[in-house]
Amino acid sequence: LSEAGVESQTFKHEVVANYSHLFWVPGSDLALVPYMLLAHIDVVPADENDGWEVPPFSAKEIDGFIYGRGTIDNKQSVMGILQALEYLLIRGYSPQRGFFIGLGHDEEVGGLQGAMNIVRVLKKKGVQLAFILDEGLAVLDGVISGLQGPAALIGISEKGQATVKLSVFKAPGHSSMPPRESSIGILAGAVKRLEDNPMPILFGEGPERRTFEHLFGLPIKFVMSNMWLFSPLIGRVMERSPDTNAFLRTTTAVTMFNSGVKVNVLPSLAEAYVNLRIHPAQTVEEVLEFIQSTVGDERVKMELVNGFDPLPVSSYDETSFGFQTIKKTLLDQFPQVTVAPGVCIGNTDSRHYTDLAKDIYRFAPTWIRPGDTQRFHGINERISKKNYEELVVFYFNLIQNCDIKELPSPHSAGHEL
Ligand SMILES: CC/C=C\C/C=C\C/C=C\C/C=C\C/C=C\C/C=C\CCC(=O)O
Ligand SMILES: N[C@@H](Cc1ccccc1)C(=O)O
Ligand SMILES: [Zn+2]
Ligand SMILES: [Zn+2]
Repeated sequence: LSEAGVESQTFKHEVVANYSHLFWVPGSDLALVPYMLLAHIDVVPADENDGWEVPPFSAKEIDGFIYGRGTIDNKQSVMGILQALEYLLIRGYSPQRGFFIGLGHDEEVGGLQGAMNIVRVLKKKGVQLAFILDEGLAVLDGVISGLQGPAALIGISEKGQATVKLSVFKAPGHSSMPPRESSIGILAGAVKRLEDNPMPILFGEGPERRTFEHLFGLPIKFVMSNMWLFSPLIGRVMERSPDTNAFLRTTTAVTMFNSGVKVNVLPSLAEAYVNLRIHPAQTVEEVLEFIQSTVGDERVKMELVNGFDPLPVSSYDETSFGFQTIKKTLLDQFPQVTVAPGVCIGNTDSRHYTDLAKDIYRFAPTWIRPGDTQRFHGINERISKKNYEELVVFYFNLIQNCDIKELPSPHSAGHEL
């Protein structure tokens, strides 16, 4: 690919913000509204000394698994989409419905260059999209307790986020004459109170309620009228594990803590950063109020570094073109999975695209089994070769299914909406 991009008969490619990629594959039927596939090419750092079984950028294979940073976040989709496109073009395929592919280069630090500039380019062209499919949720196999069989959770929304800086200032001085409380001690107390008092369980107050109705087939009315019974029960089980806890509430993570420069100098400033992932039933404002009252100490100053509310909920009913096309593609390939809408607990580039599409889905058919959730941003990130091939096939089929004008008919019994 040249720096300026590639121009061919079948597709257009341009480099955006120096490192991101935008592809356009025109469709023959101009009446069909295009859609867009997203993925990101950047990764979080990886240090071999953290306990990796192979060098994290070696892509070494062990027992049918490819190990390496990015294998499930998000190279599997980058390569899956591109390889599917390549196979389609080799076969002389030309779509009826046009589509874009956006590959961001700075998702893991917010997408402010890649995603935001791709959006700018598309807006300038006046593009509107039928739907967007980005990274996010996955096929969970044996991960949801009480559920028989694998579940494909399609993210129809994603949690909000707030980064809050807490700081305590005290006059510096000689460590031989310390006050009873230091800036570090005061801040440590505040941080401890935040960890000891998690945000309330809001399970059932947001779209995650639909996840359970779909998965367990409970009649909506029954669950709704018995939420008082189910919610505390499910909540107590789910909050025991960090991955399931993330679906229940706004999570509080203390991620940075800094103070002090010399062993014999009382530190003037102590600072901590708290990263919160906001449940769909809460707002940034409510989260700030909660932190203020939990910290409960006027000496601890609070500053919102940045934040955004939970994202809008995309459609997932029988008339939803994007959701139903993704679902059909999934069920044709994996008839054993139960498909359900879900809330994506991490943030994605797609949150910058809300002006371009009403319906945004966050999903790839990456199979997640017990123990795999720690591999995201963790050690020994891996994907099986079989699953990678399945991803290529999924995108290959999805692109072709988007040419179907009629909505797919409800699938075989057991998979009704
Ligand atoms: C209601 C669901 C109940 C139980 C689910 C249990 C465990 C699921 C755990 C993890 C879900 C799978 C993958 C999502 C993890 C993070 C990825 C989300 C966005 C990626 C953003 C990024 O960092 O690039
Ligand atoms: N994927 C990242 C997105 C992000 C970037 C920068 C800050 C915060 C979040 C995450 O969810 O962690
Ligand atoms: Zn990612
Ligand atoms: Zn990530």
